Amino acid sequence: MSTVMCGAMSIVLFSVWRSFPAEIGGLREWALGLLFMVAGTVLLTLRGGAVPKPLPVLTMNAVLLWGIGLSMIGTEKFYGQRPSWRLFHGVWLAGMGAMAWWLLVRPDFPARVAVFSAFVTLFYCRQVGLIARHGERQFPTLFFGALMLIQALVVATRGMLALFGGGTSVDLLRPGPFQNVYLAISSFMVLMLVVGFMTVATRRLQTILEQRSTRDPLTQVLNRRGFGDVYARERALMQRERRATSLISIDLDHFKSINDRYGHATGDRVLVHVAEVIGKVLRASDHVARFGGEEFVVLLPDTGMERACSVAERIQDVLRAPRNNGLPAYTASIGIACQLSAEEDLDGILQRADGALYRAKALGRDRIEVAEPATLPSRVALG
Ligand SMILES: Nc1nc2c(ncn2[C@@H]2O[C@H](COP(=O)(O)OP(=O)(O)OP(=O)(O)O)[C@@H](O)[C@H]2O)c(=O)[nH]1
Repeated sequence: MSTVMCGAMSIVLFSVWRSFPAEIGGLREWALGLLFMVAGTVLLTLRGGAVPKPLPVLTMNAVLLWGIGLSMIGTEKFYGQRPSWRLFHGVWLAGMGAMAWWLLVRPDFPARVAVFSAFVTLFYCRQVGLIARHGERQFPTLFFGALMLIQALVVATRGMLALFGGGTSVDLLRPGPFQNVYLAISSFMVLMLVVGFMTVATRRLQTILEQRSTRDPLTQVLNRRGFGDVYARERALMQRERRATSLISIDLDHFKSINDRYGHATGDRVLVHVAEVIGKVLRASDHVARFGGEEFVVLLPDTGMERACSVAERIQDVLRAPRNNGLPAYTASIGIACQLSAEEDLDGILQRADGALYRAKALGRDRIEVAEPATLPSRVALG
């Protein structure tokens, strides 16, 4: 029953692989790996059938080890690591060689179980290591890591029992307490592994979708929506801690002529460069966004007008600075507004910063203008 369910789950994983974004790696290998594991389990039941015994035994082990190895490759790809095909093929060949030796040349069942368990444990341990090193500290990852660890422990226990307890205690086709526990845990754990794959993949999908909806795809800085979210958080802090916040509005000068003269692709590279250099000037707690076209906005939490002006000057300097990356020279006009009260909202401070920016444009561009403070009821203004 659980084998049928695992087979069905591998179909689910295949459809997830086809419908999730390609940047979520490893789904195909997880689905294929699971399919091989299911096939291996089916072959286990044919072990003593009409076909000569050694052949189904070898095939079953080959298929099972291949499937578990593929799931390791899937986990490597999922965490953005280069797949270790050499380790995979090396372990598989060594495992099969050892199995053939202790099956055909010197038949020894406990030795076979021990060596097979050792290689499977190695595949699972590699995945535990990957999850510990590269996984996010979130529940889905911890759950996934715990499942892999339990798998590794269960298989390692079987290997140890084979070594020290003899063959009969670990022969899965004989009834016995360990066999019952092992088979129950293994089939349950394979199902749980699929749940593990699905939880980490779905969490990754959620992160990617959140990223896509809040980031500008060209420059990777926040878009208007992402900036709105960040501003809302900062405004709540401002309300609690009664601190000033500044906003800088930056617009490149005569950007249309850069596009017209050097082409749209060069215009795009200029925009990416602008986002990069602005980012380098800012503190980790500051935020930069692109509001479409050639307009960038910077939010400086816990910052009064004086520091905002010096940040704006530094931005202007780095944008003006000569560069050797083949990009044309350009300048920017800048408007700054400082918010002293949480009573003002994003539209309000943006309007004031944009007003200052338009003044900078009107006064000849390549300059910084400062907005008048907002006129608000005195009870909410900060000192
Ligand atoms: N390369 C590129 N160009 C863009 C993008 N978005 C908008 N633009 C271009 O940006 C230019 C903006 O032109 P304008 O609004 O006239 O502004 P400007 O030429 O910078 O003039 P001023 O702002 O008055 O100094 C237009 O030519 C748009 O096509 C983009 O993502 N990539």
